[in-house]
Amino acid sequence: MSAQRRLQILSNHLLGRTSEDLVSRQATAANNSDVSASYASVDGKPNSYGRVHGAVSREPTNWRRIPIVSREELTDVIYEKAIGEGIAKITINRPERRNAFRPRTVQEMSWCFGDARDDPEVGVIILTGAGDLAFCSGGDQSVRGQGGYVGADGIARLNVLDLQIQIRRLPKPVVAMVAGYAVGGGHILHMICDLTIAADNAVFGQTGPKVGSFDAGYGSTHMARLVGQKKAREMWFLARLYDAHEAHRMGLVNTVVPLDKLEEETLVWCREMLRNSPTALRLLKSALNAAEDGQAGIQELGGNATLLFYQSEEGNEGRQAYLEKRAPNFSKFKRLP
Ligand SMILES: CC(C)(COP(=O)(O)OP(=O)(O)OC[C@H]1O[C@@H](n2cnc3c(N)ncnc32)[C@H](O)[C@@H]1OP(=O)(O)O)[C@@H](O)C(=O)NCCC(=O)NCCSC(=O)c1cc(O)c2ccccc2c1O
Repeated sequence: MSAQRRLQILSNHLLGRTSEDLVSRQATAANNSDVSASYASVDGKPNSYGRVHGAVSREPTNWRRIPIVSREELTDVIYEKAIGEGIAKITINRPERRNAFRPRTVQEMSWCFGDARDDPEVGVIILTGAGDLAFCSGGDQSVRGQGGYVGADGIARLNVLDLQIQIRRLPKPVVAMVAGYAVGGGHILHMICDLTIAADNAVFGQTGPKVGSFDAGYGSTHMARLVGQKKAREMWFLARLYDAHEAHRMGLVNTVVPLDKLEEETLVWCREMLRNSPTALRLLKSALNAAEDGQAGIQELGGNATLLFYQSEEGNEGRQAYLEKRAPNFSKFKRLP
């Protein structure tokens, strides 16, 4: 630590500056320039991390349309990847129905999430809705039949439940980018995403009890973990809608930004995550899931442990010994405390 920095800290201490002062000065620095709070020092100048890495770019990105190989043409969803950066974007594209999903929409989202998971170039995935009026208004009530939502094959499905699990277990961060309504099953989709960036016109809530529906899975239990039991019961029992700032206060969203800055800010968050260790993020996601998901969560975390072990010398010694028909020599591997 430089002498100047020590003096600064000492003088902050003697002058009685609180950590709130520092946070607010950092926030001011972030608002006044492209130095975000994480990279700004107490004086608003870049800190040592900021000097090495620079500020996260706020430049718009260039999106390239991605065909899903050997799948049918996408009709309900737009799938794109940012050129030259590891960001995929899945856009529910039914704005005339406030981006309500039908079985086909869910199927297409699932194909795209599968592609993004498998693509080693992709590190972060954005889920959003077309237009400014809605992220997603949940299940398309006009195709709701008995037992679920009915697709072209005439079969009733609740396949969004499988999609929730797919997003939950996807070993890369998924960010909900929300403008307008995120209600019903659309609200659950944003909750299941790892992070939510909300535009200031976003509106959140559950409508199920008003239209004869409910989600007693992640839709209620994960919600209670996010906002607490009392608030979750309020959201479900009264089926009220909440504006973006209220949702932020409740812990439903990570930040609220002006509508015209929504994609810019979401890209900054994605780029910031892309700078960090992908394995650290993968393990953190599965650990946070494991704390809530019981045996299925342990299975996911355990799979990640195996993935790491397979990359180790010790793991490879076992495989090699088997292939060479000899006894493995595990004695060279230390038993760490
Ligand atoms: C979202 C709204 C609050 C928006 O209101 P606004 O006034 O802005 O717009 P309109 O109401 O005029 O809508 C424009 C246009 O879109 C149609 N539309 C909107 N949402 C849907 C929808 N979900 N399904 C079908 N159509 C929709 C609307 O009819 C208009 O069309 P016109 O032809 O009339 O012009 C408001 O639209 C609204 O409240 N929408 C309904 C929200 C809702 O109740 N969603 C369903 C909740 S249940 C659910 O999502 C659900 C799905 C699942 O798959 C589950 C699976 C397992 C368990 C539970 C599940 C579950 O609960």
